[in-house]
Amino acid sequence: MVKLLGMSREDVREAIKNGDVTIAVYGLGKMGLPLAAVFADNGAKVIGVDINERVVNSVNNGENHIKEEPGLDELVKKNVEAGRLKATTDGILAAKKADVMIILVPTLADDRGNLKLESVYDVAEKISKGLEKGDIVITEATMPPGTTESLIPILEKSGLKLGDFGLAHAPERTMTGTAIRDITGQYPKIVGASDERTLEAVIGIYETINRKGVIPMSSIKAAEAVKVFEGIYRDVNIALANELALWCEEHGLDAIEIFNAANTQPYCHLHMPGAGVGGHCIPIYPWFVINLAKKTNVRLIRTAREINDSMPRHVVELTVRALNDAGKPMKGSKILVLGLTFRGGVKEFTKSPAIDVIRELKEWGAEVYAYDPLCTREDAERFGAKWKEDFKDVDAIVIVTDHREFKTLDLKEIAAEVRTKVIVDGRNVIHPEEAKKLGFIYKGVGRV
Ligand SMILES: NC(=O)c1ccc[n+]([C@@H]2O[C@H](COP(=O)([O-])OP(=O)(O)OC[C@H]3O[C@@H](n4cnc5c(N)ncnc54)[C@H](O)[C@@H]3O)[C@@H](O)[C@H]2O)c1
Ligand SMILES: CC(=O)N[C@@H]1[C@@H](OP(=O)(O)OP(=O)(O)OC[C@H]2O[C@@H](n3ccc(=O)[nH]c3=O)[C@H](O)[C@@H]2O)O[C@H](CO)[C@@H](O)[C@@H]1O
Repeated sequence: MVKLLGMSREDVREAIKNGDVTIAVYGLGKMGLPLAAVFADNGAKVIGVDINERVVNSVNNGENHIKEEPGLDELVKKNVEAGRLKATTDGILAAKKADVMIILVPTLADDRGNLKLESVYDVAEKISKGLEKGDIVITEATMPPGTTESLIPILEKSGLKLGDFGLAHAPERTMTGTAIRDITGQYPKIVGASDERTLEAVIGIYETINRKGVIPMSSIKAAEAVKVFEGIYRDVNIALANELALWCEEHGLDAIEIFNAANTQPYCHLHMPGAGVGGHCIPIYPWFVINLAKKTNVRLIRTAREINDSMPRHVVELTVRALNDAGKPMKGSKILVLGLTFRGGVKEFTKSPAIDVIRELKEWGAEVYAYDPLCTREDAERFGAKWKEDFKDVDAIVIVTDHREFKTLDLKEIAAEVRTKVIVDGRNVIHPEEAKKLGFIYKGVGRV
C-alpha cells in the first residue's frame, strides 16, 4: 500500500513497477479487462472488480472472455499466474486494498443520450466505503462533461473531503479489437484532475503503460469533453459523407471515387457514407452535448444525427428501386440482409442500422432473411428476420454491415444461386462494375 498523492510522476512510475501500488479496475469488460491486464503486466498489483461472477471466475482461472481482443488471452493468463491480476465481486474490499480505483463500467444511454449511470454510482458508493486518505479515484468510462465531479458527494460519504483523496478523468480512447495496442501507446492518454498533486500522480500512473505519454488538461470537465468531442467529430463527418453521397446519387456521380481523390489533400478527411451509424459511442456522444446545451444552438450536431438516422431508410428506398428495376414488387420478395451487428468484426447490436432496415423491409411486405458471421439464428430472429446461410431463391441481397467476409463474396457463385440478381450495398464493400458485369442490378450509397 502506498499513497501516491504528493509523489512525483517518476516516483509513481517506480512504485508501480516495483509492485508497491495496488490498482482496482471496476468493470472487466471489453475495456476494463485489457486495462487491468496491461497494468498488471507493468508491475501493478491489480484487483479487477465485476458484478458478474462468471467474469470473475473466468479471470481468476486465467481465462479471457473478451474474444475480440487480440493478445488478451496471453496477457490475462500470464498475469493471473504471476499473481499480479486477481478478480472479485467485492468492490468494497477492493477499495480498501487499492491505492488507485479506476471506474470503467458501462455508461449506457438511451437514443437521446439520457444516461443510465447506475453502474457508475454503484461503484462510487462501494469505493466510498473503502476510500482512504491519499487514494486516487479515476473515471475512464465515457461520460458527459461534469459527470465525474458529480461523484464527489458520494465519495465524500467516506468522511474524507476532496483533496484528502484525488479525483481524475482519463477517457478510454480505444475501441474493441485494438484495446491493448491503444492503451499501451497508439495515442497519448488524456488526463484531467482535481488538483496539481493528483494530476502529477495520474500522469505517472499512465506514463507507466502508455508509450505516447499523457496530455494533461486544465480540468476534469475538459478531459471528459475531449472524448465526447472525438465522437461528435466522427458523427458529424459521417453525416457530411452521407449527405454528399445522396447528392452524388442525384447527379449520377460515384461518391467513393470522388472522396478518395479529395482525401489525397492532407486537410480533407471525408468519411464513408453508409447504412447508418450504430454502436454505443458515436450515435450517443452527440446527445451528451445536445442535452447540456441550454443556450447554445447546437443545430449542426442535431442535424448530423438526423441525417445519419435517416440512412437505414435510404437503404430500404434503394432496395425498392432496385427491385422495381428488376420488375419485382417488394411485397413477397425474399430479401437477404447481410449483417446484424453495428459494424464489422464486433458482435455488438446497440443501435445497429440492421434493426431499422429489417423492420422497414418487413413493413413493405418483404420476406426478410438475415445472415451475420458473428451471430446466431436466435440473433436474427430477435431482429425479426429468418436465419439463412445460402442465397437460394433470394430476390435481393442487402449489405448492412462491413464484415470482412462480405468484402470477398463470390458474386459469380451467388449470381447462379439467387432468383433475382439484385444487390444493395449499404457499406460499399462490393465493386459495382464487377456486380453489374455478372448481371446484377447494383445500388450503393452514393454509387452509380
Ligand atoms: N467498447 C468500446 O469500444 C469502448 C470504447 C471506448 C470507451 N468505451 C467506454 O468504456 C466503458 C465500458 O465499456 P465496455 O465496452 O468495456 O463495456 P462492457 O459491457 O464490455 O463491460 C462492462 C463490464 O462492467 C461490468 N459491470 C457493470 N456494472 C458494474 C458494477 N456496478 N460494478 C462492477 N462491474 C460492473 C459488467 O458486468 C461488464 O463485465 C463505457 O463507458 C464505454 O462508453 C467503450
Ligand atoms: C474509444 C471509442 O469510443 N472508440 C470509438 C469506436 O467507435 P465504434 O466502435 O462505435 O466504431 P466506428 O468505427 O466509429 O463506427 C460507428 C458506426 O458508424 C459507422 N461508420 C463509421 C465510419 C464511417 O466512415 N462511416 C460510418 O457509417 C459504422 O458502420 C458504425 O455503425 O472506434 C472509432 C474508431 O473506429 C472511434 O472513433 C470511436 O471513438
